[in-house]
This record gives sequence, C-alpha cells and structure tokens, in this order.
Amino acid sequence: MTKLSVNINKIATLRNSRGGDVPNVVQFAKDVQEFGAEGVTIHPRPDERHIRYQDARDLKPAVYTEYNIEGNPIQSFMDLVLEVKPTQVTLVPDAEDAITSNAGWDTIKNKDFLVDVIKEFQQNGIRTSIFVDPVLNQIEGAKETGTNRIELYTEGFAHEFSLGNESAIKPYVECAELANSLGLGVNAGHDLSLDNIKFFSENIPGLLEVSIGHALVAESLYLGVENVIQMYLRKLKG
Ligand SMILES: CC(=O)[C@@H](O)[C@H](O)COP(=O)(O)O
Ligand SMILES: NCC(=O)COP(=O)(O)O
Repeated sequence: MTKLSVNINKIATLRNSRGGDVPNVVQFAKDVQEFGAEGVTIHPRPDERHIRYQDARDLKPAVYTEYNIEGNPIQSFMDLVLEVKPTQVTLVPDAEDAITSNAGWDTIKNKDFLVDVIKEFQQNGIRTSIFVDPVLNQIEGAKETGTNRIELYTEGFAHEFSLGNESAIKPYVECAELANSLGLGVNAGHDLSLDNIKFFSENIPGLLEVSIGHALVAESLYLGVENVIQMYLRKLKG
C-alpha cells in the first residue's frame, strides 16, 4: 500500500517570512502524523531558504512514522543526514540556486559517486532513494548504484495530466515495472496533487511512497490540513 509522506518545506517558508517561529515546523510535523500522514519529508537546501539544518535535527524526535530527508549530497548535507539518521535519505541532483528540483540523476555518468555515497548511508542504517527521471536506462543505472529505492520525478506527468494527457503515465508505468523486476523500491514525487494522485497511484505498480508538499499545503489553505490529508489517504487507499 502506498504511504503518504508530507513534505513540510513550505511550512518553513511561511515561518521564515516573518523571522519568528510561527508556524512551528515541529508541531506541524506532529500534527500531520496525528492526521494520518505516514511520513514526514524535508528538503534542506544549501541556502536554507525554507527548512534549516537545525529543523532537521529538531524534527528527529518528533517523527515517529517515516522520516525522509531529501537533498543534494554535498558534504554539509551528508554530515547532517549521518548525524540525524532518518529512516530514508533521498538524493537529488539539485543545483544550489535551483528554484526547485527540476531533474533526476544521470545514474550512468554519476555511478561511481552514487555508489560511494549510497554505501555510506546504508552502512549507517539509512535507507536510500535516488531521484530519477522516468527513463528506462536511468532505472538500470540506478540498480547499478546499489540504492534501495528510486523516486520517480513526476513533474512531467503532473503537467501533462493537467492538460488532459493521461498517456503521460506510460513511461512511469514502464519504469516502475522495470524497477520492480530489478528489486528496486519505487517512490514518487514532485507536483503530485489531489487532482492527479488517484490516477497516478492506481497505475504505478508497487508504488511504496509518495512525498507531497507544495500542492498539499496550497490545498490546505482552502480545505484544511487534516481534511486534505484524509482526502489523499482515501485516494491512495481507495
Ligand atoms: C525532490 C522534490 O521534488 C522535492 O523535495 C522538491 O524539491 C521540493 O523542494 P521545494 O519545496 O524547495 O520546491
Ligand atoms: N519528493 C517530492 C517532495 O518531497 C514534494 O514535492 P512537491 O509536492 O513539493 O512538489
């Protein structure tokens, strides 16, 4: 059954906008878990534009479901993750100035680097996932890195689906089927929403986790956080 991991980056964005501690990200993480979230995801970026490194530390004792920390494995990020030891680390090849994540790894060109980084996290008891585009040879490359899971980058699907192009799901299905056959766990994320999550999750075989933040927070402004989380869970479990 697919788990819902709530990405709370945008709660930190709102907190930082006034320089105080409202909304409190630790309390929000506790609350979303009480509302039914099966994981909490954060993506501390080098400029700490939203989630700060200290947030990652402060959240550790509060997250009793699955704790997923996403980011580009620069040294400071690696040190933080090895210190905090979340359930899962998701490696994302973001440029430091990227407005958001916008591409998966080239798992072939970066094989040696990813092998070493993944091994270090796994040796510290941290499950690994790597952010990939829905391209078959990249899934084969991901297998060669030794990662436990992949995270399918779903921005392309979300955009096409919003235009009515349901056929955009096809490469994601093919990649998930290949990943399953290779023994790779399948996660997914980026621009998933209440509009597209049911169609996506119904079509992707073996989907273990979706991490959703931007749309979920925006939807919650109108529908309420607890209600939105329950809506996602019904769409995922229905
Ligand atoms: C990897 C991924 O798709 C998400 O973690 C996304 O990067 C969210 O980052 P922002 O909240 O900074 O857009
Ligand atoms: N890995 C995807 C994630 O954590 C949230 O992405 P988004 O829902 O904020 O686009």
